[in-house]
Amino acid sequence: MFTSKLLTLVLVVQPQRILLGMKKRGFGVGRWNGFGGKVQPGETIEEAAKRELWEESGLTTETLQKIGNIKFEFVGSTELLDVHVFRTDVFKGDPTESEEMRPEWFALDKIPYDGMWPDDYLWLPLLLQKKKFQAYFKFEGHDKIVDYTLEEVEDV
Ligand SMILES: Nc1[nH]c(=O)nc2c1ncn2[C@H]1C[C@H](O)[C@@H](COP(=O)(O)OP(=O)(O)OP(=O)(O)O)O1
Repeated sequence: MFTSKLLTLVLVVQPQRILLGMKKRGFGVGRWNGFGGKVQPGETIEEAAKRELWEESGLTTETLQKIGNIKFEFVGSTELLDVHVFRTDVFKGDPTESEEMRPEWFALDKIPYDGMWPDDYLWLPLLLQKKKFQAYFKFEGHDKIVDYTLEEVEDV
């Protein structure tokens, strides 16, 4: 029996650049990623996404765009990660380092895919084109994708 854990992931995008955070601890440590984490009891997925964005990057936003859903399976684990991916182009504040993340802007033609989760180069280009998507990735360890599906959808 599989259980599933609800997580959020927010990508902050401007016309020529994207904000990523270097994960300083926990799951995905050492990788550039969007900002996000676990949905807590009593909050909606969108509330969790805004809270995590604030906690990890110091930015606030009112306008999150639902853009993707990714299910991750890890060989040997019965817990699926159900990651709800959002994009925002409108925010307030200045990116600020937190205990969990060190934010940095990257030009859109210099996204550090080699330092990110290996699935990101498959779906991030869709997010940048504002195309909605649904995906599933099966990982062996944290570096190898052994199976996946990715499709554009009308609605997530
Ligand atoms: N393959 C993958 N590709 C990706 O781009 N993001 C992923 C990913 N797998 C997980 N994530 C994201 C989802 C979420 O935003 C984050 C993991 O959540 P957390 O930061 O809450 O994990 P932690 O174990 O660090 O939690 P805490 O120690 O409780 O803060 O990584």
